Amino acid sequence: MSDSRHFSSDSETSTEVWIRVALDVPVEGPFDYRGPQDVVVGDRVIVSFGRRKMIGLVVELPSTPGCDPSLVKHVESVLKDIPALSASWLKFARFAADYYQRPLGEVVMPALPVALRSLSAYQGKRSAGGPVARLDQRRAPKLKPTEPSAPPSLNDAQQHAVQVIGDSLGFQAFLLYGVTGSGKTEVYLHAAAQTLARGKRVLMLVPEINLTPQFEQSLRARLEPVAGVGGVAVLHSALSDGERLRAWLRAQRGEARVVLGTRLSIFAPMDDIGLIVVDEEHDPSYKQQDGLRYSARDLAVWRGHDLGIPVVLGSATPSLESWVHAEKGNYKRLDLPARAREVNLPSVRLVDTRRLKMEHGLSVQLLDAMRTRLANREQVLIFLNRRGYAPALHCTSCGWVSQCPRCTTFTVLHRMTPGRHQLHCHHCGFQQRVPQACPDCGDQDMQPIGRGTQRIEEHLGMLFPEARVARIDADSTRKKGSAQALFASVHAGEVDILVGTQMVAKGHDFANLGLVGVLNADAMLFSQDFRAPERLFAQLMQVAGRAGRHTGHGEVIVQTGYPEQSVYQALLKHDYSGFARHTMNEREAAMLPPFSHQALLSAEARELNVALDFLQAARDAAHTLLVAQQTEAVITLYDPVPLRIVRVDNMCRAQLLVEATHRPALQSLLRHWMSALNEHPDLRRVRWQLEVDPLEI
Ligand SMILES: Nc1ncnc2c1ncn2[C@@H]1O[C@H](COP(=O)(O)OP(=O)(O)OP(=O)(O)O)[C@@H](O)[C@H]1O
Ligand SMILES: [Zn+2]
Repeated sequence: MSDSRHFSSDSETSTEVWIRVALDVPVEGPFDYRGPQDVVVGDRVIVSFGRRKMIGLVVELPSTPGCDPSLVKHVESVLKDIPALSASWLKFARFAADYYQRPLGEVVMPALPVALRSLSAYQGKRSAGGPVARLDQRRAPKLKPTEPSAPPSLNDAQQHAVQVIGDSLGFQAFLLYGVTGSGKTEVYLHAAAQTLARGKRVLMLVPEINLTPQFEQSLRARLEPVAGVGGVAVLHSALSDGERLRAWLRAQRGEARVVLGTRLSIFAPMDDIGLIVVDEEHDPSYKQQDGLRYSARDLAVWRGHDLGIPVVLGSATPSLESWVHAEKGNYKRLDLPARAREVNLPSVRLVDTRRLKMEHGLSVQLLDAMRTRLANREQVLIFLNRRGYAPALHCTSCGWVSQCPRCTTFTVLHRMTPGRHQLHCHHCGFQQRVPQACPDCGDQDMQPIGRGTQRIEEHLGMLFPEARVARIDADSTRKKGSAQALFASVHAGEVDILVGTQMVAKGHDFANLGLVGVLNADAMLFSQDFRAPERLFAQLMQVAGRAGRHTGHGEVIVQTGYPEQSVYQALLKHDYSGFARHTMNEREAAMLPPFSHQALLSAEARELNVALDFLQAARDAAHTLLVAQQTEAVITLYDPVPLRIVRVDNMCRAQLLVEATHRPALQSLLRHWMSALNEHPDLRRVRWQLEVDPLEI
């Protein structure tokens, strides 16, 4: 270590050092301070920033400050209540910040539990030594040794997969491509046990909704015999701040040898990881939709690469990105071609709704099949990806339609308590009582248009009065724990008909579910987003995969007005690879991702023109950079365009797409472009943000 970074301050006799601190502020940092010699990189410090005091993370001890030394302030204090975050963790965070073009502080600070980054936890009479000390004084909740459970013996395909993963030395990304019900979970568990037995730790990511107490329980039961009691820590967004802090500390202190969590756990503070698993790797919930818009799946691959360890991405319907990596040989594909319980995949039927008279949106075919299954004491799942009672309300005499005053969208009719309805905007949260009469003509005959899950639930209650009907969607699961309670009652056989949105589509291993009915899937067919067919197909395959998992006599009925569409034709044959090949060819011909790389600059302002003008100026600035860097041949700048739903919460939105055939060229452009936009005074009048690898266009 060079001595030059120590200096004697004029006023004090002690030796101090320069400290570079990352703060969660939207300004490019990090920021320089001075402080005591015992500070190390990875410590947290309390500093004053502008008029505020805040907690930041020490990311560097530079030999000289980046500005006039006489202006550099002292840190207020150094927090030593947790071990310093490691160099390898910081390297990972730095990569994420660079790649997604955000200040480092916006990556590292939100990755910490709230208590470790909020000043109030350290100040005031009741702070008592800070949140960590307080937590350590409290008695930890009793760790129950879970009843160990014996694994089933693996089939050949599972065994092969586990062995290949175990044999891999150093970094290797695996795509575990296994049909629905093929037993991917068993492969993860065996690979995890293998890793633990070698003294390494395991990070396992799952989509939020799949992290049920049942799954957690079975994971503990299987892995605690190897990881030790309490060796599994769980991190997800429904935890209280205290629970989250406790789990995070267990990971950082090395007590937890397995971390199971959702998206954000990719930033878990562990170093000696030997395996990273990403279950349902295609799931859109791995993408953070605000702030640092990262893909936890993509970061998992980078982290695994950096640590030199295997990464397992599992899915029955892999993202096209991962599929193409496997085709090119970058990822190694491991196939589980059949269901683990040696049962058939469900049969799929398309019901052409153009020629049918429907009863409350349900075809005779579907209703008949439901009757048969219910008589047979099997469960039925009705999938409709639209919550609420009806997508809109309209006046039958003048044609008025319920519209959000703040957005260019319809407000959705919701049934609150029986008989009472409200109109809700799903974009800005606006809510109002249903008007007594049409606001335009005064007529009282207003009718719902279309159907959402609530209305279907109501119809089914009337059509099948004997059946127990339950609904799982964002509305019915708002209260903490309610989703888990609902799923538990389905598993316990207390529900005959389950109505649900995509929340019910994935992951769940329903033992007694015989029939899946899909309503209104066509809504996603004609989206402008080039990924819409891929998303629709994945969703349909996943929801179809819930049928007949244990019996093998499952059936899926899809109501559609477009049965000839390739999405449905591929679904009939459970033909993921055919669909992927077809889609891949289309993408390659159009040079769309994964054959090119995209970034999306979006802007919003009160007036659409202001947003569009900003994007046009930003486009001009990017063009200048392209010319200077001579990268016009590999980077395309599209014209700024308004979003389809142009106004949300009274802000008008527009976007500008950048597409490149060469990723490093794109990254370099984005770096220079962002600093140009940050510094340009004319370009500060709108709210804007950049998204790298956007999932939705
Ligand atoms: N080797 C095995 N022998 C018998 N049953 C097995 C075996 N492996 C897994 N199973 C069972 O098969 C069922 C499906 O397994 P699992 O839920 O892991 O499938 P999956 O591949 O994750 O499916 P999906 O992609 O649909 O979520 C479970 O009930 C599981 O207990
Ligand atoms: Zn609105």
